[in-house]
Amino acid sequence: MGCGKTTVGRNLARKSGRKFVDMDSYIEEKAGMKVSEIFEKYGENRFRDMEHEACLELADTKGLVIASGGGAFTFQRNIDAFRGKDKIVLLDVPLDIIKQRLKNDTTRPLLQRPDKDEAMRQLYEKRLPIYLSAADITVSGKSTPLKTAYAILNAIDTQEK
Ligand SMILES: Nc1ncnc2c1ncn2[C@@H]1O[C@H](COP(=O)(O)OP(=O)(O)OP(=O)(O)O)[C@@H](O)[C@H]1O
Ligand SMILES: O=C(O)C1=C[C@@H](O)[C@@H](O)[C@H](O)C1
Ligand SMILES: [Mg+2]
Repeated sequence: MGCGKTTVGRNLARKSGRKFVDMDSYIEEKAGMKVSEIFEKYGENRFRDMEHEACLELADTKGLVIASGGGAFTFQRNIDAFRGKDKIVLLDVPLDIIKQRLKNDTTRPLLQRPDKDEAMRQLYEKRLPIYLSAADITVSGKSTPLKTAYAILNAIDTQEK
């Protein structure tokens, strides 16, 4: 969460001439409400089902750059949806930078709590090993969004050679 998928994804789509889809926005459009409202009204489990449905639909559409939701790839069923059809890219960003980036955020329901820093640490430690093993490509996301987008394009080129 907060590693820059949405921001870098937009740049990557522009540079690669692909259409950009942000998974959270896709879910919000289908549901007609914000992610935070879905969590509030129906709970996280219902959100995860909607997210899984979005993964299945987006994995079946060619030519996209997809910025996944921050928790989507913690579920094997979502990794399976994309595996072999798309390249899964991990933006690797140290926890202290993520904390800095999300310091003033009010839109991510899992972080709206008094012990926000500790919640981020726990999510980071639990998720990183899963994400490292799910990723086809891991790129540092510490640089500017544009430089990171180019690093992804280079990594894909290198892998395809
Ligand atoms: N490379 C970057 N350098 C500096 N700030 C960045 C960078 N990438 C993203 N940010 C900032 O960090 C915040 C989180 O970025 P973004 O929304 O793209 O993350 P995300 O990975 O899509 O998060 P989520 O998992 O919640 O969807 C935003 O305020 C964004 O402007
Ligand atoms: O990291 C997460 O679990 C989440 C990240 C956001 O992108 C949203 O998908 C939602 O807030 C959950
Ligand atoms: Mg995002």
